[in-house]
Amino acid sequence: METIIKVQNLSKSYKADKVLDIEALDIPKGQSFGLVGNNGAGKTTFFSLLLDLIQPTTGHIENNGIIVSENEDWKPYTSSFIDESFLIGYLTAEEYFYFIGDLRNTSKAEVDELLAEFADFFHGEILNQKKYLRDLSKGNQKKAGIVAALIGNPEVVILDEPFANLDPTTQIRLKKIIKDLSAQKNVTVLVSSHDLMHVTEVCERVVVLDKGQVVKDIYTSEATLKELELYFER
Ligand SMILES: Nc1ncnc2c1ncn2[C@@H]1O[C@H](COP(=O)(O)OP(=O)(O)OP(=O)(O)O)[C@@H](O)[C@H]1O
Repeated sequence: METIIKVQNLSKSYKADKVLDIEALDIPKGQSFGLVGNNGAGKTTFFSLLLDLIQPTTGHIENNGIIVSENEDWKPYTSSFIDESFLIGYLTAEEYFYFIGDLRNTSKAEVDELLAEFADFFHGEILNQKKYLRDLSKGNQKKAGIVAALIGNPEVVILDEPFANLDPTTQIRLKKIIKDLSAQKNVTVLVSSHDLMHVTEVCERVVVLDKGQVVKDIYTSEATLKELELYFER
């Protein structure tokens, strides 16, 4: 299968502290890829490197053949929601979605079409609220950020802890959204999560980070949840 994300000799250190160290990692196009690991394991660091939000200490990441820290051409087909800092607090959800649509060459009508697909996911709490994004609850901000990341048919979608702060109904809907993106639209979806059940249900592959290193790389099967639970129990 065609590789879309290629990691080579990647490390990130803060002074003497090496917080990420991945010699090689290839993610094929269309894979739903899950990243797990305890607090401080390096998940957000990895996503931040992938989005060129921080600079690697050594090595690099390629996104569809483009070294992300050297060239911006990966941006039109890559989107993400890492945290609320990705939102624009003084816009309403609609204003924000149309703004992202402008950035991604997506018309208002196309954005509306996409939003209509997410009516259930929004559960009546995002659209037509006359509320600024900064005044939405944490969970509703997350919903808005996740859907915004899907505007413009991105090929790579990166979501940091997408299930955290969401109610159970929304978690179930989000699982279906992520599965469909990968299975039906061949979108490469990278998610991090502390929820082993969600991640094994949604992701074809789960990688475990521990102190910045890949300690497990599993193609998800019936046995994966148990394997991960045993690993984290130790
Ligand atoms: N700017 C920084 N300066 C120093 N250390 C940092 C900096 N940013 C991150 N770190 C350290 O890098 C390590 C990895 O952090 P990271 O946020 O990637 O972990 P994580 O797996 O996402 O954790 P969590 O599950 O808690 O979100 C941590 O030890 C953290 O303290």
